[in-house]
Amino acid sequence: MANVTKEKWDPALTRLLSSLQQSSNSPSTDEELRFLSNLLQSKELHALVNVHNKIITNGASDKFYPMLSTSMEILSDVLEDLVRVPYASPDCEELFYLLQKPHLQGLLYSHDSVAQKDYYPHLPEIPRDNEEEEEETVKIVQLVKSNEPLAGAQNAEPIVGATIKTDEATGKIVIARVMHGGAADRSGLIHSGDEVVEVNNINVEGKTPNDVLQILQNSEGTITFKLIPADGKGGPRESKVRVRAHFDYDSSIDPYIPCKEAGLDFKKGDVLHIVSQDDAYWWQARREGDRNMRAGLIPSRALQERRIIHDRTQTDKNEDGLCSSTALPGVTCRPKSPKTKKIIYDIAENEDFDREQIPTYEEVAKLYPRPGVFRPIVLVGPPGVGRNELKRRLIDTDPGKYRTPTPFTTRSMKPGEENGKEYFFVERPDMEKDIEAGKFIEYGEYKGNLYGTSAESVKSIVAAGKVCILNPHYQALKMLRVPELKPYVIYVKPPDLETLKETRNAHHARSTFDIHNSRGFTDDEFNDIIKAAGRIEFLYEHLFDETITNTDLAMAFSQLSSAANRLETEPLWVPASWVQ
Ligand SMILES: Nc1ncnc2c1ncn2[C@@H]1O[C@H](COP(=O)(O)OP(=O)(O)OP(=O)(O)O)[C@@H](O)[C@H]1O
Repeated sequence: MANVTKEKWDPALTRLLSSLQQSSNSPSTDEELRFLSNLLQSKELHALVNVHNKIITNGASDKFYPMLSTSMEILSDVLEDLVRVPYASPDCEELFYLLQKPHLQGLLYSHDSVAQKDYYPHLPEIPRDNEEEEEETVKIVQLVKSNEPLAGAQNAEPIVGATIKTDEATGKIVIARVMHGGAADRSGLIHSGDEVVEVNNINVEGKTPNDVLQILQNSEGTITFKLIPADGKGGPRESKVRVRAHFDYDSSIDPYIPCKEAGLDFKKGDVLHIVSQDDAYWWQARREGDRNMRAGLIPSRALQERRIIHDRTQTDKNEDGLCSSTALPGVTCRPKSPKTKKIIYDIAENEDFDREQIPTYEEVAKLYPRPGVFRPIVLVGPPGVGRNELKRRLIDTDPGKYRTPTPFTTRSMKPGEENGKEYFFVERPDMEKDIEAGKFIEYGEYKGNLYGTSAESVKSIVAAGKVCILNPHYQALKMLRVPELKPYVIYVKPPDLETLKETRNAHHARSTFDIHNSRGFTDDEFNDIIKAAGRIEFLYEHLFDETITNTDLAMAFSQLSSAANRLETEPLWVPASWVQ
């Protein structure tokens, strides 16, 4: 006890020291005993033990005990409850506003991190001297073999949640990839790049991945790996990115996926949680809300973009200009029949060949509804499909709540018309100036007069606390789908041609291609609806939040009502940039 006074000495250290002094007949050398004795009496160790004891004592005190560690979950539950309150009091509204403040959410997030002790620092590697560097550290990891069926397994991934390969440079068997949430990942001990030395005491030197797979398949229960850790690993960090997929993916028919069993299939519109983007070509993801913890491989944005560009180039090579049913569904080389229909909101036709965008994944985030602030509902679809009818029916349910923007026109007012009722009547130069300044979400010319809808009129309906519903030309989508307006886009889709004809004829539907709506649809017009639908889907499908197939009018309307209700009550996925 040379260095410290006895009364401050930790009892555990005292006991250790006296048992060390009594173990004179131990096999250790004098030098080792002296080293241990000095260490146990050193000031540094004493200080460390003191700090440790203080933390333990304070940690045990009620004063520092967190009441809960999930305040963020409670916050989101409260937000969801608040949005369901039909007529929120000012207190509720204020609470709703406060709970969405980033600072408050940041505070609660930090609180939960501390309460969950999620704060251990990532210490830098301890520098090792040369002698140690030459030694190879070996780790022994035991995993319980997965119960998943192995039929058809070409790879170790279904067995232990990791894939293996032969390292090209060294010829050794290494861990190629660790799947998020799989057995290897959950162990936290296996990382990509680790060299596999033994599996169940069998040396794998000189063996192929298939040989190792055989060993794994023949093993029962626990599998023991002897591994040499890769340099500079740290394991992939889980990201919080959510994306909406704009294409279908079926890993079983993807010839390039490095491991078919590890693929994650998804459908257009699915929201995916991207857990790792470490690999430039293969991301790891889970389907949002999927309880299956294991992540799967999906093509990265870069890879998918390349594929789409490649496919398009191939298609363009094989096709003659735009007259390609593969390139652009619904467009054929038939000469255009003369149209009798009024064309009011039709911006130049060629503008809709907008194939610049390559829809792969869109980053999304949840938008919570705010009491009294309603997202505009936008109905897009081919002319004649029934958007006006659906809009009119929704407005009829509550004309005080649902409003459609009043269009602007440069034509002169007719007797009986009121400015601001049917139209806002404006002078042509003024309207042209506003069109030039991008203030109109859509506009067009008919019989020498301009007609159009301004973004401002949509905003003013939202600002008045009403639900704006509009059915613009589909080309207006680009102007409408912006953070200031946050529209909910519903695509009104026609049923197949035969059903379209049957339902419309049975209900004596009026053709919107006829200026007076005085007759039914002709066969050519039904065909045009189907073709326009194909074109709209091809160009704009990635911008739709929902699709309503307008077969039976009552059912289509009921789907529209539920969508309107959901918008007011449920948090929904929107482009991430709208939420920041
Ligand atoms: N599901 C349906 N079954 C039968 N008739 C329908 C159905 N949906 C709409 N209609 C009828 O079809 C006709 C055209 O509908 P509507 O005017 O709503 O088309 P629209 O999509 O607004 O067309 P446009 O954009 O050219 O004005 C109307 O007579 C309407 O009542």
